Amino acid sequence: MGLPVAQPGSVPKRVLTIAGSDSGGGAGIQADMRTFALLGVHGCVAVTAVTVQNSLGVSGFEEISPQTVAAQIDTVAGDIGVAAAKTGMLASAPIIEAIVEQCGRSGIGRDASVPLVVDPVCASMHGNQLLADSALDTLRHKLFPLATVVTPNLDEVRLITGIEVTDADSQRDAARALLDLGPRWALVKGGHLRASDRSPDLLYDGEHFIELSHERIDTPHDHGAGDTLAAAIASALAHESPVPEAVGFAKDWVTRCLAAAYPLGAGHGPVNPLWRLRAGPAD
Ligand SMILES: Nc1ncnc2c1ncn2[C@@H]1O[C@H](COP(=O)(O)OP(=O)(O)OP(=O)(O)O)[C@@H](O)[C@H]1O
Ligand SMILES: Cc1ncc(COP(=O)(O)O)c(N)n1
Repeated sequence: MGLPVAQPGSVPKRVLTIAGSDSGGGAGIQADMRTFALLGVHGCVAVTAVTVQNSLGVSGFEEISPQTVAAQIDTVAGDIGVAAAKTGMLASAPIIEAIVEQCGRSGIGRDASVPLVVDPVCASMHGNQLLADSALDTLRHKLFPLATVVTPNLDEVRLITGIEVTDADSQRDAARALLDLGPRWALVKGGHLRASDRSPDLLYDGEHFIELSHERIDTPHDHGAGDTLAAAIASALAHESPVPEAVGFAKDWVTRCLAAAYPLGAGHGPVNPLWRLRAGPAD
């Protein structure tokens, strides 16, 4: 399993993550950079916030100024160049506004040359808030229309659309409501449907519903699963995979990372892209 790896002497694809830092190393930009590296793309970073976080939760965070967030995107896109981008924790409405304006200037977004994956992180898995309530409208009406694909979990779906997903029908309703906000594709992740023995995600483009369902891995160590999925989607898009193939690839990737997850600290350990190092080149 993998994407084409740049041969010695050639330059790997570059992928930009616009997200928060996780001091515990399990989620946020640290998770994104691990997946980028293990998938053979070069990761670039626009940090939005620095969280104080461990396996038990997020005890605080400090935001980066909107100007500095935009400047990071500008300086990377203008010089290094990126083939895909993704967003994670964005913290506030002014930061989202700065990102939307800069992405427009840098050619990043659904109708531009660089695809954008929007993972609308609202809270950590421990329930700690990572996006201000006052930023929800900006997320919905300014960032979503720029997205090639949005990847909310079920809590984020409820906050963004008001729809409580409990089964396949409500998951379809949620996908339609998300599409109405303007992204090219919506992926409604089913990782939080814990009663199921599957982990069913639903991808929708306004015409076709594509179900991506894998067996549920029985582990409490799923910190960073959402970031890892979105980072893998962006990596595949950078290689010009069509969205359904990119999401299918990423779903396989995150499932294997969940199966290899390890405990850290007294709480939830991280999903583990490092399984790839053990697999060898022919896998
Ligand atoms: N226990 C599990 N077994 C298999 N797949 C899972 C499991 N939990 C989550 N997934 C998958 O991992 C991806 C991330 O899903 P999830 O719904 O947990 O997102 P998330 O809440 O944003 O992730 P996280 O908060 O853990 O970073 C989805 O593809 C989902 O189906
Ligand atoms: C900086 C940052 N970004 C994203 C998450 C979400 O990940 P999770 O839902 O696994 O806590 C997080 N906890 N911290």
